[in-house]
Amino acid sequence: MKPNINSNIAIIGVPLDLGAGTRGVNLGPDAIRYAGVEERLKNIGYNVEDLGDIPVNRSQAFTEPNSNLKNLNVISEVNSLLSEKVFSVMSEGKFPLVLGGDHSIAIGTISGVLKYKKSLGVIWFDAHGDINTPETSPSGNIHGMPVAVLLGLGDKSLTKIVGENNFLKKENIVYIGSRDLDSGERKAMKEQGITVFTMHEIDDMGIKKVMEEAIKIAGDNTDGIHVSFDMDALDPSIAPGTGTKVPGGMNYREAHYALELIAKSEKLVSAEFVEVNPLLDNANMTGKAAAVLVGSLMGEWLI
Ligand SMILES: NC(=[NH2+])NCCC[C@H](N)C(=O)O
Ligand SMILES: [Mn+2]
Ligand SMILES: [Mn+2]
Repeated sequence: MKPNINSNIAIIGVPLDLGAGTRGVNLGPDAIRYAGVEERLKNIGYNVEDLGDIPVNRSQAFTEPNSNLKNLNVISEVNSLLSEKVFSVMSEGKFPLVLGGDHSIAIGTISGVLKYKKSLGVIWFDAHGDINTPETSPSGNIHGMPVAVLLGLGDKSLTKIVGENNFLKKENIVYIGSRDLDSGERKAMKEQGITVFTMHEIDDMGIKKVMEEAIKIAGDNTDGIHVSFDMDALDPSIAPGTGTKVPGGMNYREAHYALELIAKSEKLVSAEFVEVNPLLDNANMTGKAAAVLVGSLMGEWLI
C-alpha cells in the first residue's frame, strides 16, 4: 500500500554545476528524467507534474578576487529562485522533488521547505559533511558549504536566502554515510553536537538500527523530514557518475532499505537527489540509480 505521503509531486530541476569543482553535474536533472523518474512515480500512484528547470545564467558567473566562494553571484541567484519555487509548491499542497545539480542547491530547497515547515528534520546522505565555511573550505566550492549556510554560518548573501529567523536547528539534522570530512568540518560537527552516522556506524550497527535512530532524530518533535541525497553516499561501484567519489560507500540494498524505512515513517515532506554527473557516468547508471532510489523513498516497495 502506498504510504501516507503527499500524493501530488512537483518535480523541479536545477541544472547548476557552478558549486562543484568538476563540470557536468548541470546535466543531472535530465539524466534522472531520462531514467524514467516520472513514470515510476506515476506507477506507484502519485500525481506528478514536472515544472521544468530553474534558470541558471552560467555566463554571468563571477568570483570576487581573493574570495573563497566560487561563482557566488550565480549560486545565490539560483538558490533564491529555487527557495521561492519550493515554497510556492508546498503552499499549493504539493511535495517538492528537486533534482540536481550540485549540492549547493540544498540551500534553496531546504530554505524553501523551512519557510513552510518551521521545524524541519533533515536526513543528509553523503560521503561528505558539506559544512565548510569560506574560512574552512579547502576548495572554495560552495557545494561543500550548504549545511553551514542552513545553520546560519557563512557568507551573508547565502544565509540571507534562508533568513534570520529561519535557520535549520542543529539537533534536527543527521548525517548518514560520511567518510570524507575536512578537519574544519569535524570540528564544526563536534562543536555543534550534530549526529553523524559514518560508514563505520553502518558497518557496526547495521543500516536498520542507524535509520531507526536517524528517523527519531529528524522526525520526533519536528513538522516532517526532508531527505537530501548526494549520490556519492553510494559506493562508487554502483554510482560512478559523480564528481567527488569516495570508496567504501553504501551498497545498493543499504541505500534502498534506508529510504524505504523513511517512506514507512510517513514523515517525509520533501526530497532532493543531487550530484549526478552524466559526463563521468557509465551509460546513465547513476541517473538510473537516482530514479530507482526516488521510487524506494516514495514507498514503491511498501506493497
Ligand atoms: N557535495 C559534495 N559533493 N561536496 C564535496 C565537498 C568536498 C570538500 N569537503 C570541499 O569542501 O570541497
Ligand atoms: Mn558528497
Ligand atoms: Mn554533498
